[in-house]
Amino acid sequence: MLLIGLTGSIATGKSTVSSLLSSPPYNLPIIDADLLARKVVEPGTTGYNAIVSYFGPTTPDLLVAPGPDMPENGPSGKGRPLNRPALGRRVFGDSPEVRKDRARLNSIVHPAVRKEMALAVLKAYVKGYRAVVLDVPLLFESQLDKYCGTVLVVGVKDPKVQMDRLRARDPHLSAEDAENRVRSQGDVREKAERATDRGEGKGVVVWNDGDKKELEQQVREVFWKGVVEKQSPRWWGWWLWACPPAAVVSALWNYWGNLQVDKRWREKKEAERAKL
Ligand SMILES: CC(C)(COP(=O)(O)OP(=O)(O)OC[C@H]1O[C@@H](n2cnc3c(N)ncnc32)[C@H](O)[C@@H]1O)[C@@H](O)C(=O)NCCC(=O)NCCS
Ligand SMILES: Nc1ncnc2c1ncn2[C@@H]1O[C@H](COP(=O)(O)OP(=O)(O)OP(=O)(O)O)[C@@H](O)[C@H]1O
Repeated sequence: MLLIGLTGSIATGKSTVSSLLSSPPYNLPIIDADLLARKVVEPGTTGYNAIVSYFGPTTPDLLVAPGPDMPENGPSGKGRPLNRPALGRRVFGDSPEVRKDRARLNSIVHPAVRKEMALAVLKAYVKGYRAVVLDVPLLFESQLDKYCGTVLVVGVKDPKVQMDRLRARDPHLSAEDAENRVRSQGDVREKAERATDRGEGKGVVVWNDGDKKELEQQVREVFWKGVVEKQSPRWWGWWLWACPPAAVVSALWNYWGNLQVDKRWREKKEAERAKL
């Protein structure tokens, strides 16, 4: 089974691409890191408790306010849900304190998300899917790219297009909140470069500055026909499914190859830094 890592930057079009890939003719299962990141911090979970105990004392509005529709102990009796915009204001931005808080939140949420992802991948394999999409905004940052057979980066070249789409989709965000969110993520051009450096078929970039039709066409021609159909023909998927040891060997081989790619990438970046 081919693991497709789908990434980009905020509001560059990952969800739009994942909804294309989950519909006909592709019909791939999507494992959405943002959704899992919500699930693992629901009231009553270990993640929720860790967030409340770390951020609670310094964030008065950390939980959704009680009211006629929100009982004091939350709808499930396990506590009121997190007030996500308030937590977002604590962790999105550039200052050292905000970075520290973001690292803390990541250290609570990411391990739980990885566990849920591994389970979902295993389920997709058992069901016999030919490929599965891991929709992960922080794919490279969280090292999940190493498990992927191919990485698809959805980027937007013009920062204004990205900001306009973000503000149109999330009108509740102030201009400053939106800027902070964009700045909290690595530059999408660097992600595109990393994808390309993986080598042909192992990394693809689609630029989504045009309209949705253009995006759809790139997904079909560049990604599906150019990569998936070549990298993972149907017979190969069936073979890996019918022979689990072959799937394990193939996964290990892929992981080892990606470690080498990562090593080359680090050396290249160090050489560039040394030149400055
Ligand atoms: C801070 C939180 C509560 C804000 O929630 P909110 O509903 O307002 O935003 P949402 O979760 O939909 O995220 C929107 C986008 O922000 C970006 N983003 C989210 N978390 C992070 C992060 N830790 N670092 C950088 N960018 C992030 C992603 O592009 C994401 O798609 C939430 O983003 C969160 O819990 N983040 C930590 C977990 C995480 O890293 N999630 C990303 C996938 S694992
Ligand atoms: N080519 C396009 N033309 C016009 N609007 C687009 C295009 N691609 C995406 N959008 C819109 O831009 C917004 C952001 O896209 P999307 O939600 O897919 O981004 P994302 O990368 O998944 O964002 P996030 O990281 O916040 O989850 C959405 O409202 C989407 O409908």
